[in-house]
Amino acid sequence: MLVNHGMNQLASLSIARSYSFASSIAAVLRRQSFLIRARGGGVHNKVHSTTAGITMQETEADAVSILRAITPTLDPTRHKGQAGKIAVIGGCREYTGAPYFAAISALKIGADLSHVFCTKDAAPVIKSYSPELIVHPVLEESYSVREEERKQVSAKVVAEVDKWMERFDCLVVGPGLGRDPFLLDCVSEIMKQARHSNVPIVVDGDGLFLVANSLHLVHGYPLAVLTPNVNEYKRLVQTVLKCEVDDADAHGQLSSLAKQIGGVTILRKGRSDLISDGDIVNSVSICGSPRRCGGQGDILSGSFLLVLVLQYFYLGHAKPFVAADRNPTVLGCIAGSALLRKAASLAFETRKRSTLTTDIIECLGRSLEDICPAY
Ligand SMILES: NC(=O)C1=CN([C@@H]2O[C@H](COP(=O)(O)OP(=O)(O)OC[C@H]3O[C@@H](n4cnc5c(N)ncnc54)[C@H](OP(=O)(O)O)[C@@H]3O)[C@@H](O)[C@H]2O)[C@@H](O)CC1
Ligand SMILES: Nc1ncnc2c1ncn2[C@@H]1O[C@H](COP(=O)(O)OP(=O)(O)OP(=O)(O)O)[C@@H](O)[C@H]1O
Ligand SMILES: [Mg+2]
Repeated sequence: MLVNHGMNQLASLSIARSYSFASSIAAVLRRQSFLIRARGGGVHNKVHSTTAGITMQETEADAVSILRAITPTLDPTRHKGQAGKIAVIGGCREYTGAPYFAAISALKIGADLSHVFCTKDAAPVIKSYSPELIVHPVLEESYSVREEERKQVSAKVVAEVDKWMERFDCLVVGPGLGRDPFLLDCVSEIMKQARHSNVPIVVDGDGLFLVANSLHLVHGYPLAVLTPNVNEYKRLVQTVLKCEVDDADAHGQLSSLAKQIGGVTILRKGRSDLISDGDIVNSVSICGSPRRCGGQGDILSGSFLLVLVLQYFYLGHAKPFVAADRNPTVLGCIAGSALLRKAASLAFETRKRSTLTTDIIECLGRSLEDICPAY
C-alpha cells in the first residue's frame, strides 16, 4: 500500500524543481519504498550446508546483467538531482584523497551532485582537486575545540549536516575520516540522523572503526552497507562473532556476521568480493587489476551505484531482470564491485605498473559504457 501510494505521489512530484519542498517529500517517499524492498530482499540459488551447519545460498552474481538492468536510461525530462545526490562524510588533516576518490567516483558513474562534509583544514585541499564537488568544512577534531565547548560545537556540526540530509539519496561514511574521538562522536550523531530519515548509509574505512565499537549505529538497519577490507573485516569478526577469520568457511562466516548485525549488507573486499545480507552470499570475481594501490576501496564506496539503484527502485522503473524481491543494497554492491573491477582492469591495460587510483577513476565511464551504452 505504502509503495503504491508513494509511487503515485512520486509521479505527480517528478516535475518538481530542485530543492523545493515537494522534492524533499518525494525523497522521503522514495526512501520509504526503498526501505520496504530492502527489508524483503532475497534471491534463491544453490543451497549449501556450511561447516557451521548453517543452511545458506550462494551465487556467483551475474554482475554485468545486474549492472545493465539497474542503470537508468538518460532521460531529457529529468531535472538535476534526479540521477542521484550523495554525500561523503570524511576528510581530515591526514587524508584528503579518500573522500575525493569516493565523491568524484559517484559523479563519474552518473550521479548529479556529490557533497563532501570534512574538517575545516581538509576542505580547501579537497576543493582544489575538483570544482565539481560541493565541499562543506564543518567537521571538527579535538585539537580545535576546547573541552567546555564540545557539546555546543557537536550540536552545530550535526545540525549543519542534518539540514541537507533529506536531499541525499545515500551517505558514504568513513573515507579518510580519521579516528579523532570527538569527530567520531559527531559522526555517530550524523549516522543516527541519517537512519532516522531512512537514508541509505555505506560505511567504509574509519567509519568501520567507529561502527565496530558502536554496533548499535547500524544494527538492524536494512539500508546499511559495510564495505570492510582485510583489516576492517578481521576487526568486525573479532568484535561481533568473538572469533578469528576462518577462510575455510568464508561464506558461512560472512553470512553469520551479516545476520548478527541484524541483516545489514556486507561487502568483504578481496581477490573476490563477497557480498551478503545474511540470506545469500554473492561473489564477484570479474578480473580487476593486479595493482593494489591505495584508494580503490574509496572508489568502490562512492560508486556503489546505490544512487542509480535507488532511482529505479524508487521510481518503479526497474527493468524486468530486477525482481521485486531482490535486496537493492545487495544489487548496489554487486554492480559497484563489477564496475570498479572492470575499470581497474581497463586502467591496467594502458598504465600497467604505473596504474594509480586516479587512472582507474578515469576508466569508470568507459567501464560503464562498455557494459551499458548511453544510447
Ligand atoms: N589517499 C588517501 O587519502 C587514502 C586514504 N585512505 C584512508 O586511510 C584510512 C585508513 O585506511 P587503511 O585502509 O589504510 O587502513 P587499514 O585497513 O588499517 O590498513 C592499514 C594497513 O593494513 C595492512 N593491510 C592492508 N591490506 C592488507 C591485506 N590485504 N593483507 C594484509 N595486510 C593488509 C597494511 O599494512 P602493512 O602492510 O604496512 O603492514 C596497510 O597499510 C581510512 O580513512 C582510509 O579511507 C585509504 O583509503 C587509502 C587512500
Ligand atoms: N587481490 C585482489 N585482486 C583483484 N582485485 C582486488 C584484490 N583485492 C582487492 N581487490 C579489489 O579492489 C577493491 C578495493 O579493495 P581493497 O582491499 O584495496 O580496499 P581498501 O583497503 O579499503 O582500499 P583503500 O585503499 O581505498 O582503503 C575491492 O573491491 C576489490 O574489487
Ligand atoms: Mg579502505
